[in-house]
Order: sequence, then C-alpha cells, then structure tokens
Amino acid sequence: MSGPTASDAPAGAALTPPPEAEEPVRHPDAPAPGTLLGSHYDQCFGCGPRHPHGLHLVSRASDGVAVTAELRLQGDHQGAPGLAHGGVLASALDEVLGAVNWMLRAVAVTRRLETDYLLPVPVDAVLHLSARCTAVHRRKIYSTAEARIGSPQGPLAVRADALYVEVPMAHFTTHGRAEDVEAVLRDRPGIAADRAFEVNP
Ligand SMILES: CCCCCCCCCCCCCC(=O)SCCNC(=O)CCNC(=O)[C@H](O)C(C)(C)COP(=O)(O)OP(=O)(O)OC[C@H]1O[C@@H](n2cnc3c(N)ncnc32)[C@H](O)[C@@H]1OP(=O)(O)O
Repeated sequence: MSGPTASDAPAGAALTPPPEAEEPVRHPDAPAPGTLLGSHYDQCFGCGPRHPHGLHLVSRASDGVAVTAELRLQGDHQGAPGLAHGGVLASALDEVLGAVNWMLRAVAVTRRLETDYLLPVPVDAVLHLSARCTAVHRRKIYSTAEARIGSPQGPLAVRADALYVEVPMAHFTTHGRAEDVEAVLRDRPGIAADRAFEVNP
C-alpha cells in the first residue's frame, strides 16, 4: 500500500506568491464597502442560510479586496469542553477567504489553507473575521485572514493564509453530486449571474 509522498506535492505549493505575481485589483463592479454579500449557495456549510447546522456567516465588503464577518460561536461548535473546534474555525476562515474572491469577481476554490491557532477560543465568544487578497498570479489568488475575539481589535486567536485557484463553472457541474447541481440550476437558473460572474463553462 502506498500513501502520498512529498513528491505528490505540486511544485510551487508554497503560499508565498511568486515574484511576478500582481497586486490584487478590486473589480470595478465589486460591491461597495459595507455591502452585505449574499450566500453563493443556500446549502453552503459556511454561508448558506438554509443549512441546518451551518455557520450562517454573512460577509461584508470592505475597502480594497477584502471582507469582514462575525461568527457567534455556540455549543455545537465545541471541540474541547467549552472551546471551539479547530476545524470549525478553519471553516469560518475558509468561508471569508472565499468571499474575498467576490471582490475580484473570480469563481475560485480553495487549493491550500494553512491555519495558525494562537489562542483557545471559548464558545459563546463572537469572532471577528477579516480576510484580504494579497496577490494574484494567473489563476492563483493568494489571501490572508484573521479571527479576533470580541471585537475587530480584540486578541488575535487564529490566522490563516490561503491559495485559491480560479475555476470554470464546469468545475461544479462536472464534479458536484448530480441531484444537488440539478436542484440549484432549477431553483436558481441565474446562479452565476446572481454574482455577476463572467462564466464560460
Ligand atoms: C452550479 C454551480 C454553482 C456554484 C457556485 C459556487 C461558487 C463559489 C464556490 C466557493 C467554494 C468555497 C470554497 C471551498 O469550499 S472549495 C472546496 C475545497 N476545495 C476543493 O475542492 C478544490 C479541489 N481541488 C481541485 O479541484 C483542483 O486541485 C484545482 C481546481 C484547485 C486545481 O486544479 P487544476 O487542474 O484546475 O489546476 P492546476 O493543477 O493546473 O493548477 C492551476 C494553477 O495553480 C497552481 N497550483 C496548483 N496547486 C498549487 C499549490 N498547492 N500551490 C501553488 N500553486 C498551485 C498551478 O501551478 C497552476 O498555476 P499556473 O502554473 O497556471 O501559474
């Protein structure tokens, strides 16, 4: 039996943008600072309003290529008694990092997500999440995020760096479970246009 080896890691897997990467440019049609960004899919674990156990995060456009959101942690989010589970925190950061791609009008998926857990996070805390894009290189979008306890200036509990890769809409229609893809295309036929993406599946 053979498992993954170091050679399976793609070249350039680092989260450091290459020297030829460019400064991110806020899309001219990006939502104005302060605008609440809708959910990209109502069953999304991170932002879907109809997900029964989801995080129900609502991201807000910031200046530049950046967003913020707040997450009120609850008992359902525990790992250790009374403390948030690290995977829940990573999910929340992945969600806001993904929402940053809206500011570029890019449809992209997470390729790499690296988290640093700096402080334990009690459940019942409100986590203030912020994420911003730092660089773009062809299809690659490099971003960074942080989660602070209690206020946007509160103690830094978790930080993350991530690489997203832009994909065509066919990524979802090809790989997604057929019944869910069919349902969303039936119920929201303009799902791509809803977010005003340029989509050429
Ligand atoms: C109906 C539909 C509705 C949908 C609406 C929802 C929209 C929003 C959804 C939001 C969801 C929320 C978020 C979620 O939850 S996303 C869910 C979690 N993520 C995934 O499922 C992604 C799984 N991975 C993949 O599908 C593929 O690996 C992807 C598509 C990412 C790349 O495979 P692909 O074969 O396409 O591309 P490529 O391998 O040629 O690479 C492309 C470029 O990237 C470079 N590269 C690759 N790896 C690395 C690395 N580690 N470090 C540095 N660079 C790396 C590579 O060199 C190349 O660069 P360049 O050489 O061109 O410069």
